[in-house]
Amino acid sequence: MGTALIYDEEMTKYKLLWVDPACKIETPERLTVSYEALVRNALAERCISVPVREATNSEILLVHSEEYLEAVKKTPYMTLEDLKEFTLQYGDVYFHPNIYHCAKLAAGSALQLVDCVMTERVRNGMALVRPPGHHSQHSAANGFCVFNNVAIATRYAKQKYGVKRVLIVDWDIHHGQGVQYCFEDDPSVLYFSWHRYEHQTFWPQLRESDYDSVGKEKGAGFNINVPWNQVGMESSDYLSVFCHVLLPVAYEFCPDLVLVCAGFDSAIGDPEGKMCATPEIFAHLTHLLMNLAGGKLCVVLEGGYNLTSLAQSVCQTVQTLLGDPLPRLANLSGPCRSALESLQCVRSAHRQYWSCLKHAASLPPADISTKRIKLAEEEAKTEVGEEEKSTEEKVWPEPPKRFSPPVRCASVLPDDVTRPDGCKRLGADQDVNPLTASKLKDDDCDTLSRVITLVEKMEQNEICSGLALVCDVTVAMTQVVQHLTPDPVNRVLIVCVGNGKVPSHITRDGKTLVVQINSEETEDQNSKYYIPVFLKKGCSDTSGFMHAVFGLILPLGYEYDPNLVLLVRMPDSGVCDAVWQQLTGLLQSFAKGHTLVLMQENEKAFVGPTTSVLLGDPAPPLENRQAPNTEDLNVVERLRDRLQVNWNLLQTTSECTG
Ligand SMILES: NCCCNCCCCCC(=O)CS
Ligand SMILES: [Zn+2]
Repeated sequence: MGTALIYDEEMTKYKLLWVDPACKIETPERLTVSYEALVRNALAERCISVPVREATNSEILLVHSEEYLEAVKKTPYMTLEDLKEFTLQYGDVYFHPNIYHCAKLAAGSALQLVDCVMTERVRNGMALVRPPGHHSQHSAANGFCVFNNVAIATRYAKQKYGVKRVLIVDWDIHHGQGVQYCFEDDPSVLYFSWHRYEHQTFWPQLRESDYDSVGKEKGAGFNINVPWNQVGMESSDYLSVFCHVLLPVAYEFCPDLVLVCAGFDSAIGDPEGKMCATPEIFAHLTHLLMNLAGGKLCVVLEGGYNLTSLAQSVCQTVQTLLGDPLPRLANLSGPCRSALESLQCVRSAHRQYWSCLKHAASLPPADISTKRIKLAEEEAKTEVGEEEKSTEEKVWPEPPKRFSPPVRCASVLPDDVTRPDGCKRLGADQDVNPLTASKLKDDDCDTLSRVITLVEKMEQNEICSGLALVCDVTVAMTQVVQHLTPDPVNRVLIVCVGNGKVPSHITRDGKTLVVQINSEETEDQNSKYYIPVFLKKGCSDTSGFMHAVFGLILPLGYEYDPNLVLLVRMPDSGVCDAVWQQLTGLLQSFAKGHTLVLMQENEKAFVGPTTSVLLGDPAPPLENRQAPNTEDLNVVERLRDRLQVNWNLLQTTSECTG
């Protein structure tokens, strides 16, 4: 199944007709540069082009009042003076004779996207629209927004397709208060937003944008606000929030559909956001959401005002929706102190609602509330409208080209195992490097030499990922590491699922990081590079396992930044299919998707499900949403406490930084 792209140049046919400094950044060029970049990078042609349509009155009335709709209906016939007059009743938005038409197209585009995803005509998709939507409210336009595109699409999906749970991820740098107001008492819609806040001094300066707005009545816990109280946030900060807040909660929520308020004003170079995360981060944020809801992901454009970073970020997002390997995120520095404060605040505010956060620190940092008051007073002192001091132009490297290796997935299988279609067999006869063959001293020599050849072809980017059935995974793992280690640039992340002894010499030189999830205590080598995660209920417990994935494996993997990932299924691991597939999918975040899966010969039943994920299909949703058991939560927390001195992305509170 493919990726939908919804765009129509009609939505470029409105603009600001008078002087208004607050609105001048919302221009038609935002859409044209985004679409043209998709065309130029040969991404648009790989998508399924879906036509726009106007949202109908009844669809708009799913969110907005009749009075508001009737008022907006009159704008096409207004004079310039009337339009100015009409605009004055709202905040930071402008009207134009054609904006009503474009606003119906923007909302209708989101509905078209929901239709083709829910009818499985496509797997996922992106709607390039303007005007944006997430600030508009029941009876008000606001923040360049006229109709709330994503809120309407959410109500539409529930009404037309009986969708029970919708996750809305708002990675725009502004708080989508319009979306929050819509669903704050609705437990069937989980709204997550991060936003520049600076202790309520940044637009729209709402008290209800802070972390303690968790939702109301039945909706308590289903509204997650992550305020950024400083500018300059980087990829590390964004990834920390995904790993330690959004993903655990999203998996516990188990949505049937995921919608993204995809604003790219959270990218480096944006005049509104003033953040420092490079465009590649959106490839990762998109990928991390793609294994939820069976891959049903609808991405709708909101803000983004730096035409260069906007176009690059849109391309990163669409290329990931298309299933291409991700770029590596170089030198992640770990979350800054302010981000850790926000992280701690959000986790403490939501610990009572989500079992995955049950063990989060119970209190926000001591001085957080006084900071808000102090800063607000300072802000009041500086005269209004003071131009930003730092106007230096941000520069960043062009994101690297992401191309798919000729072979997406190759397998080394015993002759009697049928090769899943789409997966290339690495034949014994096939140009096995004689040198490696001679080095391998094992009765399984033939298979192992083919595994080594597979690894060599991954290093040469001829093959993206691989799967091998071997007679002894530990031997195979050791051979692979020995083959790679001499090369100084090699860093191998090894994720072992299940019991069994991992040879200790493997971890000695720091060239490998081993994380082993098992159900029996192994003596703790207490090495920075060998991390045993002992789950009392073993790998069969979905919640505990996924908690270790989000809380440990993902952060460690991002910080370690390997160039190869070995996923090893130890004998009798007991891990269930769906969890195994989720892990396989999530590990493709690293090493540009170079994942080698090693399994015992008798596990041939898992060859199909594993290769389908290696080929880019979404992992099936994890059905059960029970709580991780307490001991397992404790294990992960204790490990995190011990390891976070060495691994910054494991941090979740600001107290820990010295
Ligand atoms: N007078 C103080 C400056 C006000 N700036 C308002 C900016 C609104 C931004 C809305 C947006 O970006 C949607 S994603
Ligand atoms: Zn925005």
